[in-house]
Amino acid sequence: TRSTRPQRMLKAVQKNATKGNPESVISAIDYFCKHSEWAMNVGDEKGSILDSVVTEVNPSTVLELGTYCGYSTVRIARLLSPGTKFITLEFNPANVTVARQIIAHAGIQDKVTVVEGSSGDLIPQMKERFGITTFDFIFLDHWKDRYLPDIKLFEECGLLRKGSVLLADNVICPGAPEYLEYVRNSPRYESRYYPAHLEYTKVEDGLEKSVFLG
Ligand SMILES: CCCNc1ncnc2c1ncn2[C@@H]1O[C@H](/C=C/CNC(=O)c2cc(-c3ccc(F)cc3)cc(O)c2O)[C@@H](O)[C@H]1O
Ligand SMILES: [Mg+2]
Repeated sequence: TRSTRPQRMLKAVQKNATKGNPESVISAIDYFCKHSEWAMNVGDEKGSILDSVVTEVNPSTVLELGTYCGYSTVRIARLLSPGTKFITLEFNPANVTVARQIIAHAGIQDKVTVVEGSSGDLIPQMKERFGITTFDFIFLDHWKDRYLPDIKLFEECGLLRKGSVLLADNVICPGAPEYLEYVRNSPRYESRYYPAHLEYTKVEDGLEKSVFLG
C-alpha cells in the first residue's frame, strides 16, 4: 500500500540528514516540505521564534502537545540543558513510530520521552507517571480546538506555576480563537503575539506566548 507523508518525510531524513546532528535533521525536513511535500511542522520561521523562547525560558520541565513527526521536538530538545525533563504527547501510533525514528536519527532520544496517548487522558497523569510537579514551558501544536480545554486542564491539575510559559502555534491559521480570547482576557495570563507566516508559505500565522501569573 502507498506510504504516508510522515513515512516519506522519515525516508528523506534518513537519506539526507547526518545521524546525530539535530540541525541537519531540521534542515532535511524543511527542505522536504519546501521542495517535495508541504507538511504541518512548525517550520523554520516560526521555529526560530520557538528557539528564542525556549532559550529565554531555559526550562527544567517541558511538555509538547502534538508530536506529529518530531520536528519541533528536535528543535526544542537540541536547546535543553542536560537533566531537563521533556515529555511530548502524540495519540496517533503511526506518528509516534515515525517521530521516534526521526528523534533517534537526530541523536536526541535520551532528551525526550514520546508518550502515546491523548492529552486529555495524559495531562492528569503527569504527576504520578512522570514525577512532574509543574511545567516551566509548554508548546501547544495539536488539534486547535483542544488548546482551550487543555490549558484549563493544566490549571485544574496544578501543573502551572507563577512564570510558566505556554507557546501556542497556529493561533491565526488554522486559528484557535477561543484559546486566544481566553489567554488575552484572563487576569491570570500575560499574553503576547509573535507574528510570522504559516510554515513554508506566505499566509499569515503566528505564535501566542502566554505567561501564567499564578
Ligand atoms: C482529542 C485529542 C487532543 N489531544 C491530543 N493528544 C495528543 N496528540 C494529539 C492530540 N490532538 C492531536 N494530536 C496529534 O497532533 C498532531 C495534530 C496536529 C494538528 N495540527 C494542525 O492541524 C495544523 C494544521 C495546519 C494547517 C494550516 C493550513 C492548512 F491549509 C492546513 C493545515 C498547520 C499547523 O501548523 C498545524 O499544527 C497529530 O500528530 C495528531 O495525532
Ligand atoms: Mg502547528
